[in-house]
Amino acid sequence: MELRTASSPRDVKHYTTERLREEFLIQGLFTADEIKLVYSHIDRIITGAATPVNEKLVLTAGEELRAEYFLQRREMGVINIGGPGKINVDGKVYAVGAREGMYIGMGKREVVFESDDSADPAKFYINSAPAHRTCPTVLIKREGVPEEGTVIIKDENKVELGCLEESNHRTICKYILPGQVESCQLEMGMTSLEPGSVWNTMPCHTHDRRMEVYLYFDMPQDAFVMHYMGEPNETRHIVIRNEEAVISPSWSIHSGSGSRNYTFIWGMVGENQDFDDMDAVAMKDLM
Ligand SMILES: O=C[C@H](O)[C@@H](O)CC(=O)C(=O)O
Ligand SMILES: [Zn+2]
Repeated sequence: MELRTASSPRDVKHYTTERLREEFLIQGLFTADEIKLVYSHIDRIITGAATPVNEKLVLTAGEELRAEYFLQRREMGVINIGGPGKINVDGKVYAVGAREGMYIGMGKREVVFESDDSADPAKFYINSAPAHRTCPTVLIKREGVPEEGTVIIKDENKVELGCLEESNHRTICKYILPGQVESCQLEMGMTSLEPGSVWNTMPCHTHDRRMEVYLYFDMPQDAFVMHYMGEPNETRHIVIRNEEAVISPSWSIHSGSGSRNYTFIWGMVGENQDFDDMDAVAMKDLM
């Protein structure tokens, strides 16, 4: 597990490109037959990925957590951005299709990732945060009929925003949030941009109560997103390629404009779980 510390906005404004990338950009997440994990001191979020191709991959606590098992004092959200796969949680097998997800609650001892077809492997993207109680473990689907252990994302949690004229026509699909999938602090969702739209989270915001991590994907190799961060009057950019993630501190805006449309997963942890608790930044105030 790689460890990253927290950083102050007063320091970050002096960072070079290299230093910014070292601190906030997460590369190489989806490596065949490996589980990659990055532990941040910011709200102690763990960002990671499990990419089982020819092998089953078992999640372990590693040295860093000083725990018996990964979810002993943690909760996690998973979204599969690859082909169909399976997650075995304490002996119960969940079939997790493309763009489907899971919430796995505190106390689950064994989590094993597997792909259905090594020619089209699953790519399980992971966000995990400290937890203090056990919430139900569920499979999360965008469509279908709800059944025991499966939650279907509600229509009210698929929110269409923006317009082509402002190059920000997109749909925010909320996976893990109160009233749909209960958690201690973690919220997760996926935002998809329409062809011709390139801007996410614009107009932008900060939310001092919560930090956020973004995973950008659905881009050809030569495409990129200019991810914007920093205080609203002191912005910086990080060039992000397909399937790379970025850590966004609470004091920072988090927005991006791509060389074409793309999809991203956002995960938030921190003080409250009110999705709309944002401090909007007026367009005229961005610098
Ligand atoms: O606090 C919320 C997060 O920034 C994202 O959900 C915003 C987003 O996906 C978008 O506007 O495109
Ligand atoms: Zn946000």
